[in-house]
Amino acid sequence: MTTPILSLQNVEKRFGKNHVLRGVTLDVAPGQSLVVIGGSGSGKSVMLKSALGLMTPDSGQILFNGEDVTQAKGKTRARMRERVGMLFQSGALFDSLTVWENVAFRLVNSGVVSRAKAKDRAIETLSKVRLGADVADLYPAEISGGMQKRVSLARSIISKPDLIFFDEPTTGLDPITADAINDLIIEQVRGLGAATVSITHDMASARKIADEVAMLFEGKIIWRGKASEVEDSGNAYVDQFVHGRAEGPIQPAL
Ligand SMILES: Nc1ncnc2c1ncn2[C@@H]1O[C@H](COP(=O)(O)OP(=O)(O)OP(=O)(O)O)[C@@H](O)[C@H]1O
Repeated sequence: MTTPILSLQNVEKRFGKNHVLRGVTLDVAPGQSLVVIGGSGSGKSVMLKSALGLMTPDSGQILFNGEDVTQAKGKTRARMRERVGMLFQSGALFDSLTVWENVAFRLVNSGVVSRAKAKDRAIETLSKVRLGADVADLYPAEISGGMQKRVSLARSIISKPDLIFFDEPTTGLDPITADAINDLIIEQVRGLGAATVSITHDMASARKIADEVAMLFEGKIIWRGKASEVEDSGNAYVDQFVHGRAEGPIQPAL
């Protein structure tokens, strides 16, 4: 079997009495697109942050390309970050930086590339998400929400990563713009051959971008299957979630 690009093994995380992750085990194969679904507060973001090294699990292991990065700091962590892209929920663009500076943030900060070269790379990457060079010198506040998501997508792919995390990539967008973002994600991810781990509440997006779907409930992955099987999983929890029913084994998070 090929080494997974990402492997979470029995990952646990608690905040005081709140035992959020209770043994999450999950493998992502190179090039695979996995969508993690789960109710509000079920720990999807905590899982993502742990995988990214922004949070340290209390126990369990996280392997990147077979290398244990659970406690990694310094060079090992930096090496992993170079190979990983991330699109945050809110877009998380820096308001005080222009569009191209946001897209090329890591390149500029790494110091290996000149500002002029970084700007060229940013403009080239913006074109991949169908944004023209004319937006490069604008600030995030001067462009629409859909354009901001495209800029965030450009930022997540500029360093040609092997693994990209998408946190709610279509939140806050109208269905047509959301679908256009999904198309861009699929096109760009396929072009790179990157694996992706996405978290979303948007089932239309999940169906479209996922090869496989995994459901997180009460701190564990309780189901995983092909995206085409999600409608007919035979699992009462998945079924309730996918069909958005208030009635069922999952209590609404009120
Ligand atoms: N830094 C933190 N300190 C304390 N508690 C936290 C922290 N981060 C997350 N939590 C708690 O962990 C639980 C899971 O939160 P998380 O944000 O991962 O949920 P989620 O599944 O991503 O939810 P949503 O779909 O609403 O974004 C929540 O109860 C939250 O309050």
